Amino acid sequence: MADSAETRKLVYLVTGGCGFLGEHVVRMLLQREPRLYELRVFDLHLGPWLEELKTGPVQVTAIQGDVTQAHEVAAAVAGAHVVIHTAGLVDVFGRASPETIYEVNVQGTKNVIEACVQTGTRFLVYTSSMEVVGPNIKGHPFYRGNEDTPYEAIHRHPYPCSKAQAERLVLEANGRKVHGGLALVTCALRPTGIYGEGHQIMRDFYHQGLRLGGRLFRAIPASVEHSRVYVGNVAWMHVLVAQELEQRAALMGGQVYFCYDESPFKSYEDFNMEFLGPCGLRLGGTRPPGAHRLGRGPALNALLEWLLRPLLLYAPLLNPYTLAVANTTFTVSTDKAQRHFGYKPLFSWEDSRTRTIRWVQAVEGSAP
Ligand SMILES: NC(=O)c1ccc[n+]([C@@H]2O[C@H](COP(=O)([O-])OP(=O)(O)OC[C@H]3O[C@@H](n4cnc5c(N)ncnc54)[C@H](O)[C@@H]3O)[C@@H](O)[C@H]2O)c1
Ligand SMILES: C[C@@H](CO)CCC[C@@H](C)[C@H]1CC[C@H]2[C@@H]3[C@H](O)C=C4C[C@@H](O)CC[C@]4(C)[C@H]3CC[C@]12C
Repeated sequence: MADSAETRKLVYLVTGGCGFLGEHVVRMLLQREPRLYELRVFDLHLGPWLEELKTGPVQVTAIQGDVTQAHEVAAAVAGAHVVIHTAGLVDVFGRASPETIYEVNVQGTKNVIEACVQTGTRFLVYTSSMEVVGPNIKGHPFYRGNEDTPYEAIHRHPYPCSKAQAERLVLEANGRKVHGGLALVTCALRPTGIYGEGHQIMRDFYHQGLRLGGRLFRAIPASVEHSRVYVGNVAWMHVLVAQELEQRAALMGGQVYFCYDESPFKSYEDFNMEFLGPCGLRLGGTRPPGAHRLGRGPALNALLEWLLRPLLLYAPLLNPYTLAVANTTFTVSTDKAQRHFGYKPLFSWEDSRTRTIRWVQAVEGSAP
């Protein structure tokens, strides 16, 4: 690939660039976008690893900032050709208030859109989520669905509600005139549950298993299937979309794409065991009787919380909402990204699995 000053012209901004997904997007851009001149990494908390990236041919600019602050966002966006907006408050565990979740996920996204419009940035890629679709509050399964599959997307939890609102804002902004008179081109990527190097929940399960003497206890039936997607492939999709958005604006503008790869459909726990098993953990025990039928509807929540008391060890991760999500089949089968912008997973399932196992093994012994 050419690597001269003439070919390096583009300025990219990645919001949330120090998060789990954001770091992979940043590293992928440096590896796979030869036209990159400057990469701005915007995050509330900057990672020390950014320093090592500053010695390469691309100017890496670390910006400590808050997406809820419109002036900070506008300053970071000014002069960028492409914005990849991954920053978000990923909280389904009740750690943050609903107001804070909306402030970051919805107002933060509004600020990004307005900054693009004011400063003349034309290309905006938004990291949405499968949760914009489902599982819904009725616990309806979504089985091998695609972007056009009819599904009642009804939510109450602040996280999916905020992601859905933000996604709608991004898609509605497609075609708006930006400073200078050209049209904004936007699209949204909807990852299913992401896994891979840096996945905090996987790390938590691993440490929990170690504390329990090498065992984890099954809490959901193996028949409930989930789609999962490797973080490297999600990052690659973001980079590819960003690269193709200009040439294929008419086709891709205002579109949504599920993020998918060759990872197998399995229950959440069985899938995690693909990595935790080779690291020495076993999955055993029985799930609470009838637990898979619960977690649906507010009337059952109190009963569910009572039933969950024996599983207190899981308490930080388990609540009626997360149990309902874990207990509802949600699998995606689509080729839209391939048809629209030529996406093929960069990492095979074997590769994704090996990389994740190596990472879990390296986590061993590190503080939880
Ligand atoms: N992890 C998943 O399984 C998953 C699945 C689907 C979609 N997503 C979406 O992907 C995106 C990234 O998720 P992640 O799993 O990497 O989460 P993460 O928490 O690791 O990363 C989010 C990043 O955003 C930053 N951030 C949070 N609030 C901010 C603010 N006010 N201003 C600036 N930066 C802020 C955080 O510091 C963090 O670095 C999110 O938008 C999330 O909704 C994640
Ligand atoms: C029954 C428990 C003990 O073994 C396991 C509980 C697992 C839950 C904590 C997770 C099950 C499904 C996860 C969610 C899903 O993968 C998709 C998501 C979308 C994304 O936008 C944010 C994260 C998440 C909501 C993810 C969160 C954790 C689960 C609910």
